[in-house]
Amino acid sequence: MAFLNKEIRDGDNQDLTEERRTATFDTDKMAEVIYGSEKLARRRREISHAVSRIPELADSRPLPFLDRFEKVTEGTRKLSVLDRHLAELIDVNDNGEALHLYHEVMGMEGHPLALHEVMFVPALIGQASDEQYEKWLGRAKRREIIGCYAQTELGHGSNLRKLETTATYTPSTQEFILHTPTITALKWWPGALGKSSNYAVVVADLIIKDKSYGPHPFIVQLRDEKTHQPLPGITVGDIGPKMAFNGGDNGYLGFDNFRIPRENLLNRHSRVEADGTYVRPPHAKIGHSAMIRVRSHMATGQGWLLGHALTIAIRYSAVRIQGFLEDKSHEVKVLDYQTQQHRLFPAIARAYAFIFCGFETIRLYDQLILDMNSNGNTSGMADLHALTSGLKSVVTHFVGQGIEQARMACGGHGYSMASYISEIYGVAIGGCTYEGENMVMLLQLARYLVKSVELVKSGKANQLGPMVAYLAVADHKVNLATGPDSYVKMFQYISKRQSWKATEKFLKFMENGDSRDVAWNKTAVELTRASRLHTRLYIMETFIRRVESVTDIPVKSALTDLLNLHLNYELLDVASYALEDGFMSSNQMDFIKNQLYSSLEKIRPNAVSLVDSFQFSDMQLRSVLGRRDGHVYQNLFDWAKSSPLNKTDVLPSVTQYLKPMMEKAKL
Ligand SMILES: CCCCCCCCCCCCCCCC(=O)SCCNC(=O)CCNC(=O)[C@H](O)C(C)(C)COP(=O)(O)OP(=O)(O)OC[C@H]1O[C@@H](n2cnc3c(N)ncnc32)[C@H](O)[C@@H]1OP(=O)(O)O
Ligand SMILES: Cc1cc2nc3c(=O)[nH]c(=O)nc-3n(C[C@H](O)[C@H](O)[C@H](O)COP(=O)(O)OP(=O)(O)OC[C@H]3O[C@@H](n4cnc5c(N)ncnc54)[C@H](O)[C@@H]3O)c2cc1C
Repeated sequence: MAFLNKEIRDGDNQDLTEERRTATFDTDKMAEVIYGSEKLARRRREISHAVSRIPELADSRPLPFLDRFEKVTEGTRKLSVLDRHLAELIDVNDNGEALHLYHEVMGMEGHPLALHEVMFVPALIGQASDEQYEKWLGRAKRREIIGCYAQTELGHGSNLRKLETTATYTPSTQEFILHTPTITALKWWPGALGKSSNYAVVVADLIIKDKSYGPHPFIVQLRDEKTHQPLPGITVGDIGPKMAFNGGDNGYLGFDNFRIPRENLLNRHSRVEADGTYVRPPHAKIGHSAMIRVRSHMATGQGWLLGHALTIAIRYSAVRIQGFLEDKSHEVKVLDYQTQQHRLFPAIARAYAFIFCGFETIRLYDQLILDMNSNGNTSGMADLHALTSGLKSVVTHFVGQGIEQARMACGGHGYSMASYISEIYGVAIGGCTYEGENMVMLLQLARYLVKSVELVKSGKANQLGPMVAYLAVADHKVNLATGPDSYVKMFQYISKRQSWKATEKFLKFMENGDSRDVAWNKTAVELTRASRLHTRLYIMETFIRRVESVTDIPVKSALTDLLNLHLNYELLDVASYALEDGFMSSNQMDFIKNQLYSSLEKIRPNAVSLVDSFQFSDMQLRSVLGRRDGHVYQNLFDWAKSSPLNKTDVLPSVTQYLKPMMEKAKL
């Protein structure tokens, strides 16, 4: 008999097999929706399979047992093996295939090429001129040189306008002099900077004839290409262990009057002429495009991270038997408890929602770069900046929460590194900070919302972009029983009301004499609330659009259950905004709750198949608890036995310290 969930194999844990048999949809077809195409979903499986046949690509030991030095070495070893097999494993021009291969083999703990691919090459593509492409882009793409993105400093990260590293132009030699004037000006945090990269895109304050022109990107050689020694005038090193990413060498970097030629300012959009004349870019923030790129990709990447944690937690919850329901002679799967479902299923819906809306922002970013590079059209930048600022903040926050719930849903074993959930958590919540601290980025979106409300107030609602058009729409009572659109309308009402209230509050402070910045700060919490609501509304709308576009009926039906859960869960979470002015009734509140609970029951038979559909291989998951075969207890015992502490029965520390203490106590 053919099963819709292809994960079933002879010898797997029976409880998990039983779950897979109840799937109402084909998990291969669901994977096509998750990864955007039949081809990529299929290629992912083929690549994972091909990787599993190359033993050198496997982790040489479970990563949790490695120390930092070993992790960095292991990552670099695998990169070099991968380099030999690259062309046979993937179409190297296909980003989706490459991303999957790296996730599969390199995992998530960091490696020397992480920032090269994610920011260094994209910064060149977005910021370098054609002549600079000629000189560096080919070399970078062939990996003759390895680069990173060095912007953040010890003393400043969020406030880019106050970066202290200077790049002072000297017309006599046509050079920029890079300098680190204070300890706080040291570059600090850039991934792969400490030990791996020999080049960097460095963001420094451009100074011409004593005038500051603000942060600009420069390409800078840091290390000798033959010896890999730092060049004279460069101080560079690793910043030490972190919550996660410990296979990566986030670094520090200082310059002592280090000279680079005039051509090293990335000058597709702004230039310095030989005589020191500055040519402005078409958009003041165009130099930030590498950041917008990462932010555009983050919703999808974070959705996958949440998917990892949920795959582990849901599979385990189907295997973990504890406690009773009706039949007191058989304990039940913990997945049967409503609290367990409520803890995990809304997070599955969010993982899907984040992945879907991430695809939209990636498309918008690609279009922006096309427009900018072909005809200097930067008109999409402000919208995309506002959107991705909100999205990266909301998504990373919820992903962190969702992963933590997944850990707790695994009880004690979730706390063990065998689950790998703590590693996933550490990696994911890095996203709350990198690419713009979440509060700071929510406030960026709030600027856009406040300006939009001001447009409506001044009678210019026709100038609103489609994403904020709802801010001008009149309120109408909503009948939630009519389907997803009514939920959108209710959410629009809530989001609109908060944007208006926050704006009015802000304007009132100014009317009463506060400066714009002080009034802004006094309203900041309300403003961030408006940003979150606006972003959640956008996520909800993209989720609805995506589900509507699915053609496979069983897949669409399973996704509709997830969508309904999402709509009710989200609305319930923000209902107080609409209850406080009576726009939502307590009857509607009860309706939402009842819908939510019945969604949990509907999803229950598909829960395992919904996470199996992410099709993360065991290698990629790196979780003993979440393996496909579900033999949790045997796998955990084998893993524990392989702990280095168990190599001997009596540890030297016991002989040296513990035993003498015990002996002394006997005297
Ligand atoms: C395949 C790939 C997968 C990858 C996916 C997975 C990744 C997994 C790997 C992990 C890898 C980690 C990689 C970490 C790499 C770093 O973390 S790199 C460092 C990142 N650093 C930051 O993000 C710093 C955050 N700070 C900022 O961006 C800026 O300082 C701020 C907060 C936007 C403020 O900038 P500002 O110049 O002071 O601007 P401000 O006065 O606030 O605003 C002026 C105007 O400019 C506008 N503006 C500001 N920025 C922009 C912009 N970018 N665009 C358009 N307009 C803008 C504002 O909207 C505002 O407009 P108006 O309201 O006036 O109309
Ligand atoms: C894993 C990781 C990888 C990284 N990789 C790189 C990299 O490759 N390259 C690179 O250049 N950098 C990198 N960074 C640095 C990162 O981009 C910054 O740490 C980040 O932008 C936050 O800036 P900050 O550290 O200055 O935080 P701060 O701004 O100092 O944040 C501290 C607190 O101040 C608050 N705050 C700050 N400004 C405001 C404001 N205007 N209004 C309200 N509240 C405010 C914040 O909300 C936060 O609560 C990385 C960081 C991490 C954690």
